[in-house]
Amino acid sequence: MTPETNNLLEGCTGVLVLADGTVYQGIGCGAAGEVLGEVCFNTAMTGYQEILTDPSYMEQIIAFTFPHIGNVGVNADDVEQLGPETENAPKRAAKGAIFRDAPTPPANWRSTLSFNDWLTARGIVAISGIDTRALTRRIRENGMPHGIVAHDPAGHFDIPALVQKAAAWKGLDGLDLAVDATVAQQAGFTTDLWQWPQGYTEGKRFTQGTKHEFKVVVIDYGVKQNILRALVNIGADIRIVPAKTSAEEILALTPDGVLLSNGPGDPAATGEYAVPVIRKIVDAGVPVFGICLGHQMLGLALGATTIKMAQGHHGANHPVKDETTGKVEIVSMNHGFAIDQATLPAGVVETHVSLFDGSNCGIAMTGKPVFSVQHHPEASPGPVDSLYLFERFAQNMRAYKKVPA
Ligand SMILES: NC(=O)CC[C@H](N)C(=O)O
Repeated sequence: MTPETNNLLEGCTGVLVLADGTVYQGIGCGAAGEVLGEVCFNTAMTGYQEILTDPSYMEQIIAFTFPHIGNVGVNADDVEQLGPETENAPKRAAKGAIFRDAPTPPANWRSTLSFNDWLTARGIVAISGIDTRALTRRIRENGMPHGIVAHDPAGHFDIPALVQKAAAWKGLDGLDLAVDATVAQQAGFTTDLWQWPQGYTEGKRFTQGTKHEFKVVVIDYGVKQNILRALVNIGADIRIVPAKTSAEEILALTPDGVLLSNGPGDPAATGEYAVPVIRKIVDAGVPVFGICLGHQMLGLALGATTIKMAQGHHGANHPVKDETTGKVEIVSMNHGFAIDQATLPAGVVETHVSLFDGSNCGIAMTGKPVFSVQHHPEASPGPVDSLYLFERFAQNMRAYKKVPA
């Protein structure tokens, strides 16, 4: 079909088509093609490269509410997903992007490539010229729709077929994606948090040869690199294991702590194989720290249930209250599911809540070194108010190591 037969505007090279038949017209950018996914909005003003490479966004299309995206360009350092930039890597992250303005040319000393060229190279189909305020209001009112972003420089779109495809998609409910996001085999990791002026360096314990304070097993459901860097920073020797590793194999590595990572998809679907493993690790008394998907699955393992949220939380400016200290932290968020706090069993307390909507943002077992949070204490992008949680994990591991076996 041509734009004329679809009644599209002259010069329309990109469309966002929602499952209910709504069509937004714009200018295609990034890769040409079409992508289908859940459309969410992200309110972060910086960090678009970290956001678009976060594996937790698999099968999602991100509408950026901040209008000027692209102004710091991109570089090889700010990729959050683990592993080499292989052909498959882009499939393990956000599929598409929606912008108000066309990607801005880069003006930053760290930039090695323009954002638009990077989008194209990664196969991210994107669209600009969209009224992202109207789209965001719509998502706030009606929840995250299923949609397609299509980009064709020639402006040919078969709108009825796109609507049909978007409407036929079953969505993220019941979808296990961690199985696709996880590492294929065990791996190590030795890079420390970013520091001025040297940037990313090897953790000091690796360069100075001093002994690590902790051995941490990371169960990888689609881990972000900055979680691993924050663990290196507290002195952890890290072993990353695939999502389906058995509890026996994990415990045989004699960890001082186990980190349950973030990741894409529905926690209930992932929990089918992850929950029994987490349960055994908890029962063995090993300190556990869960983040985002890992938090949701710890909740499931302890007997709570998870729910799908209407609009979810995606941004870098969310206020969360730590109920154990009374302090409010401004955090990075990316989730569309949450623990239903009404289902928390006895012996599990709510430690953090969202000050936006009161939803659950943290849990802990009473009397056990087991806790988790819904937000992203590793930031990247976003504020680092919650880095203290890695220190809390370190304290739990220190206490655990002192207990005679
Ligand atoms: N960042 C994450 O780990 C996301 C967890 C889960 N996939 C959700 O959308 O809620």
